[in-house]
Amino acid sequence: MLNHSVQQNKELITLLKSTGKFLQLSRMQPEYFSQSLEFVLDNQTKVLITAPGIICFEPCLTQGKDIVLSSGVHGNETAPIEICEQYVEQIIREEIVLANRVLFLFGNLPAMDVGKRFIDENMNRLFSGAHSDNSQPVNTERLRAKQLEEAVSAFYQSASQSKQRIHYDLHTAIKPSKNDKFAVYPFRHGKPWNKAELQFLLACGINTILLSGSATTTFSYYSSNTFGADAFTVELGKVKPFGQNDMGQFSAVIRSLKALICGASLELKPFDNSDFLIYQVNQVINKCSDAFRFTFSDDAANFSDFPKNYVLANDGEIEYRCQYDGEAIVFPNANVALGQRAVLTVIPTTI
Ligand SMILES: O=C(O)CCC(=O)N[C@@H](CCC(=O)O)C(=O)O
Ligand SMILES: [Zn+2]
Repeated sequence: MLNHSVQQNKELITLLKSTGKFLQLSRMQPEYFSQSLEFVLDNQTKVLITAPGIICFEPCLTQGKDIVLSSGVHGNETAPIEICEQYVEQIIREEIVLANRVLFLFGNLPAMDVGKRFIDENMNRLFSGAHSDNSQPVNTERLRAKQLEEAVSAFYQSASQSKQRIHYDLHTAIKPSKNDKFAVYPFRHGKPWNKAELQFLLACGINTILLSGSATTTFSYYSSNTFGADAFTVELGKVKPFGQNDMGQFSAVIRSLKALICGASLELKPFDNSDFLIYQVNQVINKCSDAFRFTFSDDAANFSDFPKNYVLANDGEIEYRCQYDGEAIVFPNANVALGQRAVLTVIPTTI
């Protein structure tokens, strides 16, 4: 690998400071970031770039929150990428000033370029070390999942005075949803659900929460389980190509996340179950064969519910039925790889 000259690094920093276009440069000229780059903004915020799409900001005064904002773990889920790209640009151009350390991760850059969920494999099934399963061939998603894990690990472990670790892994759903924004709360192995976090999500306009009932290999579970972070997979609207998102739909999210990273006061409503639609995962239905078929229509929205005993899917001889009246479907996708989750079912609950 060629070493970048001091002059080349100076020019790159000048370019970044004047344009703020970190994501664009990461996608178009990833070689610019093949070596770590560190610099300081005029407002004394430290900037550390460790790879294309991986940028960390450390203000000189912090309120002690270490916040990871990841987007684009699925390359075609563009709204969150556009939201985070905007923050990064505003921070580098010093249009906003942080009051907390923030690590921005733009997940799957090659998949963004081709407008696809992934190139070889769903990256959000490769965390907590699943990327390094030696029985599977190495691919771009496996390498990137490992790199993203290492970035999160280094970020949390290098904090000098951490009061709270947070990770919002921002996605968009493939299907329309009855509630266009919702969050998956990774399994906490019996630790209580953090109501303050749900109050924050409500301020973001997210009132629908899925409580996960088991360990997974998603990114948010990794940060939650490995680092005790308050972590969520946050679903913001529906998959759309770059430039076609109605950003007005996300104004509460954009405002609240900005307040969080910049340390502005947030007027959070006291926690009240009746403000939320809280669901617990009841069934995780994996695709076992190519014969897997749903019985409901392809355009059924997330959170469509069915009566008890309704047959949701057939997989060869296997029949999957609702176990409760009002059991609802989330993330139906019959096109997943064999062995992967084809749908979740959820039932209402409270905390
Ligand atoms: O709409 C869909 O089918 C998928 C949207 C998406 O990418 N969701 C995440 C959820 C991860 C979790 O369960 O925490 C995923 O499937 O990876
Ligand atoms: Zn996604």
